[in-house]
Amino acid sequence: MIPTTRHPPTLQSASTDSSSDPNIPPQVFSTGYSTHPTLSTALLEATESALKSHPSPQNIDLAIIHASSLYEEPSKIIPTILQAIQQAGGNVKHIVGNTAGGVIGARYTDACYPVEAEAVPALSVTLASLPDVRVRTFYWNDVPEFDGGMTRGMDPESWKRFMGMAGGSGEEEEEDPVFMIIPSPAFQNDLDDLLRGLQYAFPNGQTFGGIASTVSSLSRARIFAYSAVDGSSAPAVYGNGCVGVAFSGDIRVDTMIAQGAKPVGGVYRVVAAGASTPNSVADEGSRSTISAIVLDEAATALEEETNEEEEEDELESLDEKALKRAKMAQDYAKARIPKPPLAEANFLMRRLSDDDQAFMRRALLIGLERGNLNRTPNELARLAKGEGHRFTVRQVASAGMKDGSVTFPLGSVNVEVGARCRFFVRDGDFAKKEVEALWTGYKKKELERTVMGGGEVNPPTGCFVYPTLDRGSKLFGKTGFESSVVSEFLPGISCISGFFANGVLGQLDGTIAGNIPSSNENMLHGSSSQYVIFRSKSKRPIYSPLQASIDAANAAAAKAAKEAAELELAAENEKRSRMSKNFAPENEAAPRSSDGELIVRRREIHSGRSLSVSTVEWSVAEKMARPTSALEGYMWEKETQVDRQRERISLALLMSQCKAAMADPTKPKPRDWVGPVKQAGADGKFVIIPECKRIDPSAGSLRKRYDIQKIVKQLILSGAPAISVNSDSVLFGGSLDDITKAREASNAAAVEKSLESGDGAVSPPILASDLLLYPYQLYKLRMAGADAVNLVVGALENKDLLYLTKIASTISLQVLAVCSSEKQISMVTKLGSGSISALVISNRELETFDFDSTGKQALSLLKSEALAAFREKHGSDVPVIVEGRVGIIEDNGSSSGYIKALKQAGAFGAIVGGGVATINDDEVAESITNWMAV
Ligand SMILES: O=C(O)c1ccccc1NCC(=O)[C@H](O)[C@H](O)COP(=O)(O)O
Repeated sequence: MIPTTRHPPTLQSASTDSSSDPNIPPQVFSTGYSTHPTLSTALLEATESALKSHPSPQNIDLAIIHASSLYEEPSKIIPTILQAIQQAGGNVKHIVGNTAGGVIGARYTDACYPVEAEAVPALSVTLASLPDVRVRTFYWNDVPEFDGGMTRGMDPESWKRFMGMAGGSGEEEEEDPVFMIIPSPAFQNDLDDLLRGLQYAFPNGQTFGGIASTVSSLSRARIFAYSAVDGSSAPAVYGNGCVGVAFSGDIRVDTMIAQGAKPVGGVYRVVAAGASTPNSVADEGSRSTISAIVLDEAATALEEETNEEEEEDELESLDEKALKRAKMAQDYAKARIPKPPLAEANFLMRRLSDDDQAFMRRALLIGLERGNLNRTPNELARLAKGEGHRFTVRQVASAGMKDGSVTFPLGSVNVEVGARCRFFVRDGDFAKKEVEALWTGYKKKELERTVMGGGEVNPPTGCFVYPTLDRGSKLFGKTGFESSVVSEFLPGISCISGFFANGVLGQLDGTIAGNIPSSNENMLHGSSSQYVIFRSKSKRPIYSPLQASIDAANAAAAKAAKEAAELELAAENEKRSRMSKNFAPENEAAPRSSDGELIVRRREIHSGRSLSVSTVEWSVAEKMARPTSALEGYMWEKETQVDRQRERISLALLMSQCKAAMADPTKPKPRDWVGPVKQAGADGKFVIIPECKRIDPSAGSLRKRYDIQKIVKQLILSGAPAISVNSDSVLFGGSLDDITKAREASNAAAVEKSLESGDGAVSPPILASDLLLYPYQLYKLRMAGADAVNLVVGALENKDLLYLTKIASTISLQVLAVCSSEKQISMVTKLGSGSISALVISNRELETFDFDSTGKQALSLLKSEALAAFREKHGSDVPVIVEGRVGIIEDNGSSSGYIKALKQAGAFGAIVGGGVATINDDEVAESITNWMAV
């Protein structure tokens, strides 16, 4: 039966520590399990599942396999795992494992969901990548007898040598390694010596592990090991001995053990202790028999007091409480006389519940008090505070029927006269509370470490759980209890695995209760559960499969969005470049008048249609007519576009909306565009007016992402006194909305600037750059929030130029006249003084709509007689600004060189589009400053 377990209610954020260097590889524990009845299929399923939540299968330092003893042919386990990992492109350095009577494994989906599979075919595979950790695997057999030290020549160095852990050949010897031990059941006789020897050789080291087990016959128990390091690469399966793993370096392990035993009766003192047999060496080191105990009244009273406080509410009346106290006093009166422990046990047993009595008849458990304890006498309260256990519980091996003495297994304990002790019974309900109290205490200690350490303790990366075979459903009445507690207390963890063992190994309180190291010896614990929590010592990033899958999904979505945007942009570019190419027929020069000016015709003349005709007639007419230049084609497209807009909102309605907006104080008002520009150039600076445009018909898209608000903000914070925004959608990919957004961004940037400087800051005004042929367009731009517009003079007749400037003035839009020839400058000169706010000299070649990439067009126009005449009529107060490749065209090897030449030729400033769009974001401010300072 595969049990269902409680699922974690919440998921802690065990994400990769973003503050750490992403180049540092994380510590990873991943796990998978299978309950398939066929060994090879189960191994493949479990490995595949473990690999799914592992980011780097190429770097697996250790694989740990626990497989049910019900599977035949355990010798196939290591070769199958090796093959499965290699097939997935991975590599594993060490493998250890064992057979078991029950297996704990987990699958990771959005969290780690553990299962405990008891006495059924099941196996778990755990894969660990441990950067900066030295991992070594061992097989030990025939362990030297531990005699307490030097007497037989086994000093710490000798033990290290025996264990294969001695330094040498230049290797540094580790002082605090962590040992994982998986002995076979046949190794039990050597185990005590090995555990003591390990602790003797490495007093600061730690040990954890469990004895291999089986579902039924112990003779089927196997342990196995493989190492691709140090040349010993043959997989080995053993029926005896012990496999081990030593970890040292960037790894930290917390261990704790739940004893599952409830104290019963009072607290006693040992008054007589001795050797287990009369003939054994009765020195201090071999006393394993308790001959007499006496009630420790003070300790018992304190214990009862604490317990009473907790039980107070459970007892209904004062009478009940008084009765209980009286009965206890009566019981304990007899215990004040020293007695053999068996006699006291018999007496106590009669006062216990039926279940506890039944247990005590089967097994006698005695807990010996550990030294230097804190004062919390109640066992569960101690554990919940993280103070560790008060008593180390041991099962009595034999009892003297004549003298009532009790004896522990030989060599397992050294009973001191005067030591405190208690009787214990196993109890499922208490065991549950103990597990929860232990984990509560652990979390409390972890919190304390965080606070004391002044920072977060590194999150755990994996947890191993080793209950003994008599726990699980037998003790708790249901399967999966312990592993589900782990997942509740460590909700972000990516690996929970383990097996049901024949006994667990290590220190009772591991690193948890560091206050009692003297009695925290390495020992074998029966009927217990061990929890082993891994983490890195350093601030190594923690791999979280959940975070990794979220990151991967986000990255895939971002990549898809980027690709789609790039495709869209490429299509746009292609469309626009095709459009402008189509406008300008190849190999055919555009018609020009005698003064060299392009002859452009308005579309209606050639289509022969009136504005009210149907769309069918429109398209027929447009196809028949072919533009003779890029500008002409562009104009026709623009006319068509405006006609369509007019069909949605008539000119009359638009005008009245515009009038209403002008009267509405809540609506944006036109700002002086040229004022701040002139102000910026007042001290002789060359004024740079950055231009935002999505696409340029001759240069293509200028930016990967066109976030107009972000761009405007950046330009303003870089010192731009005014901004030009291209709103044309035919060739430049712009929109009216870009004007509105740019205005908002300009206001926001001004507020930010003024907050920073403490001075009031003017929000830089917006010039709408577009091909304007009709007053209709002016109204639209005004409504969108434009402060000024440019008129491409080459596209306009004298009367249109006059008309448009007049309409612009009625709605307070300033006008910039864009000229790319002397003739066009002369047209502007004819306008009344004050009709335009600035003259723009352009490098644009209107026939092809390309730029003069030499920049000579603008330089020569600046020096032209037409410009001199313009200045004479309109005065030097009207700034002359250049546009087209400024910031890109170089003179004397630099963009500043060309700008200097423009300045020397009399230009006041320049509108710069591509020049600012194609440099790195962090260089924009510097470039603008440099150009302004030429
Ligand atoms: O010049 C035009 O005919 C024109 C028509 C419609 C919209 C804008 C127009 N002029 C501005 C530009 O062509 C450029 O965007 C501007 O000169 C900036 O050029 P650059 O610095 O080379 O990106």
